[in-house]
Amino acid sequence: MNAFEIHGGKPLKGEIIPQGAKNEALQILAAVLLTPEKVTVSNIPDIVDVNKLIALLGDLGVTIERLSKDTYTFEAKNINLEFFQSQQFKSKGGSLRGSIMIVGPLLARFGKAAIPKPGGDKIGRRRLDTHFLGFEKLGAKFNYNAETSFFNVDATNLQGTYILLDEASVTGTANVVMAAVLAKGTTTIYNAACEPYLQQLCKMLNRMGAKISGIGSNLLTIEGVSELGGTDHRLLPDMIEIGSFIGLAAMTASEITIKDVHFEELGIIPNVFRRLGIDFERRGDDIYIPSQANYEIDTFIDGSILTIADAPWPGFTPDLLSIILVVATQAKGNVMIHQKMFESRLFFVDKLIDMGAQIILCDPHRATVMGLNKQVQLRGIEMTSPDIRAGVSLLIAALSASGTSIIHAIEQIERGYQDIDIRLRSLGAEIKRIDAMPKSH
Ligand SMILES: CC(=O)N[C@H]1[C@@H](OP(=O)(O)OP(=O)(O)OC[C@H]2O[C@@H](n3ccc(=O)[nH]c3=O)[C@H](O)[C@@H]2O)O[C@H](CO)[C@@H](O)[C@@H]1O
Ligand SMILES: C=C(OP(=O)(O)O)C(=O)O
Repeated sequence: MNAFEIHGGKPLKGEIIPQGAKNEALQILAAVLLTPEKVTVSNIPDIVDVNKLIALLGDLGVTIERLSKDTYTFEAKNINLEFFQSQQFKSKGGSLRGSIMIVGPLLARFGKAAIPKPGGDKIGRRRLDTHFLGFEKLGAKFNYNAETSFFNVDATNLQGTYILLDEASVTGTANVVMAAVLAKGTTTIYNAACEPYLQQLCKMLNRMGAKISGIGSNLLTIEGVSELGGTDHRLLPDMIEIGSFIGLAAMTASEITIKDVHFEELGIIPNVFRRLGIDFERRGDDIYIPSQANYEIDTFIDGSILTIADAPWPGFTPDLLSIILVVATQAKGNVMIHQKMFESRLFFVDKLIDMGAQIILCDPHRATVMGLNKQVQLRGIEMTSPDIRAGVSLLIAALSASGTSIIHAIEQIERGYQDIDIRLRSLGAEIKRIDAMPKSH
């Protein structure tokens, strides 16, 4: 079993280039199924979840060529719909959250699709109603077999219509958009999610011949077309990685430059880190974070304690709240972290408390952090990563802590962060991969 061993407490220094965005990659890769023509995608991160989806496309019959480390071409000319019945699909298809997004394109192009209940992080209930209610509105029929955890969807003729989404689901919106682009007539999707991932997807679909307007808003209008063609697409840098590196720099008092961040696409993210008191400069398209001995959490204008909560875009992404929480443990001041979307994503604070952090978990959604203002350093401990973002937060905590930490279950981290140990070592971190079992086993 792979684990990371970290000797913390040492400032880091240097430049880091963010990988391509994981969650965008999953949408874009699913969209290659919408055309028999070649689609070239660059800046693809070499991470477990993305590689699993690429393998799944290959199993479905997509011809895949790897042109360089991060650039692939995909040609979905001959799709093997029989694959849905295979045992292999039943076990592999559900192993990541992103696989659910093959349903929309397959439904649009072939009139049917199937998918095992998808995986992803165990961070609370993760329903799929938005996806299937959206398909149903377009005229599809679906059934869910609770015994086999398998969804089957059929639709010979998707018909454009008005859809008020159940909630602004990221993957749900992507799925319904991909189904609607080849439907007859006009589809209007209201309460659409509008993360940069989705904006990128819609722009790519338009380059393929789709007619989507309202991109970037929560009201999308899609005029159905009869076919789509090939295109080239480059993924944005991963905004969650960028946020993770800002947090890492602050917590370890490191001087770090994050390269080519596409600042305009980061929305409210830089501002939220600023409200924690973190100093940084925009230099061209880089973010420069100076080494900072201390940082002080802002209050609300009336002087009351700051709350940082997640919300659908352009609100603050839930995927960075765990990072914000860990960074707050060494800030001056107090903050309430409110994770509204997921109900089991804050339980990892137990490990931070073991390391010496001052946190009260008020309930599964809310934690109050009393910052230590770097007067007490966290202590290294042995711990297990429960999910991808908690994993990176624990990694940041370990890099700032005195002594040695061991983090188990690092596959949780590696499904979303490419070569993280190698990249951190190049900044001077003492991190190595070891073979170790968690103590409780
Ligand atoms: C592969 C992928 O892209 N995963 C991302 C995607 O997951 P995913 O698309 O699966 O997440 P959804 O946007 O569907 O919803 C996430 C959770 O938030 C809740 N919810 C959602 C919308 C809303 O307005 N109110 C609300 O409470 C949902 O009930 C669900 O529990 O979006 C999540 C929310 O940004 C991110 O954490 C995931 O990293
Ligand atoms: C929750 C996440 O991923 P997934 O939706 O793939 O589980 C994430 O990227 O933070």
